Amino acid sequence: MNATRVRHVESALIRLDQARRGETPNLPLDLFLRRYFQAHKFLDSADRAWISEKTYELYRWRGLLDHLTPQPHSWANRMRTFFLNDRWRSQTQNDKLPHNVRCSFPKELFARMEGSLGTKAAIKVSNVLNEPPLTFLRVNTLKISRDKVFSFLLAKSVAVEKTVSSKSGLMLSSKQKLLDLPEYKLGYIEIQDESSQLIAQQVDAKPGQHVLDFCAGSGGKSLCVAPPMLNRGHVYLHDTRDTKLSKSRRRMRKAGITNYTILPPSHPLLPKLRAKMDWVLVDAPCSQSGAIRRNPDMKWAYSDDRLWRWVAQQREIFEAALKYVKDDGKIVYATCSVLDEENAQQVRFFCEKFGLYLSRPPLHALPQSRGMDGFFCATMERR
Ligand SMILES: C[S@@+](CC[C@H](N)C(=O)[O-])C[C@H]1O[C@@H](n2cnc3c(N)ncnc32)[C@H](O)[C@@H]1O
Repeated sequence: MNATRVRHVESALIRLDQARRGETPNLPLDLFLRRYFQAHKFLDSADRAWISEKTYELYRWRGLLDHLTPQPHSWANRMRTFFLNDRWRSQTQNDKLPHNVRCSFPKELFARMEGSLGTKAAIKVSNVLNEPPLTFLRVNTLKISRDKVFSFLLAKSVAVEKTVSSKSGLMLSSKQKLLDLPEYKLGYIEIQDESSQLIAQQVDAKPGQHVLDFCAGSGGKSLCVAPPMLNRGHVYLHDTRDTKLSKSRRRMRKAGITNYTILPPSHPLLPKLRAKMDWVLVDAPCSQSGAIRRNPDMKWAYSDDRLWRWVAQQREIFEAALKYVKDDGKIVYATCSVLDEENAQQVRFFCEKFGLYLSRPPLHALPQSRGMDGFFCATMERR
């Protein structure tokens, strides 16, 4: 084993803990690692890949490693258990251990998953969430067809498959460097999980219609909603975070989308859009419990208190967003959570409180092994 790489894994883990205890308590692991590698430019791509992989794995298995590691539970001690040999892995099958321990999940989160899915499914889902994630692409159909990109990538010996559920998706079977591909630079493809594509595809906006992406973030869903509108009608992107919205502007432009407007909260156009939208999408902040594979550190930040705060925030956001839906318009509520509290229970609450009904049965996908993340999505309209 390469001692320098091991030292970097430990140093990265310790520095991330320090950063989170300091000014950036919610710093995600992927962003932290990107910055870590920028500050350590001498590490080559093989070093980076190895350090990333091990850092992610240590976060994934932190709970089980703590169970098997003598106190104190420092990263150095956990790493000793992890790297010494592979014996700790056999404990993932030890059914004498509490389920959450062998699945390496915090007790509170596992109990919530059990409450929503039942014990057997909660174990299965936890195990899937402990796998490394795959990369999915979305083809920008305003610029090119999925078939063409598929053939280009195959010709470049990229191991790629077409996604079954999303009409514009591709799945990469192994890690690939995408940022240098001309197809990426030209805005033909973007990285986007299939689950995220399916949420956006629930907004079935036709050319000429008006859509408000109320929690647009950096525009992931709008980028997918807009192409079938063929630049006719309008997509409005709103979010409370300006930094994310600026990123969305760059992405929409690169994608060749022209019928959009960015609306930060104080924008004077916002009040004028009330009751005018054919579609409003609420891609709500949530526990992200269906997407833990991408940031396994998130599971250790979970608490029921945080869950209740998300639930309250989702209700507030939904109520604010609903004001923009026209009488015969539709509102799509989505999360990347597998918890009923954020999904089916919320939809029941929305329907009762606001006199809505489900336009079609909600989509509720659990995370799939070598497949998409878990998500929930419900389309509602007024009675
Ligand atoms: C799940 S993320 C959205 C991701 C985005 N739709 C995408 O596909 O890239 C949730 C977003 O809700 C935003 N948000 C939080 N509170 C909000 C509020 N009161 N009104 C609108 N957006 C809000 C957050 O800033 C965050 O960007």
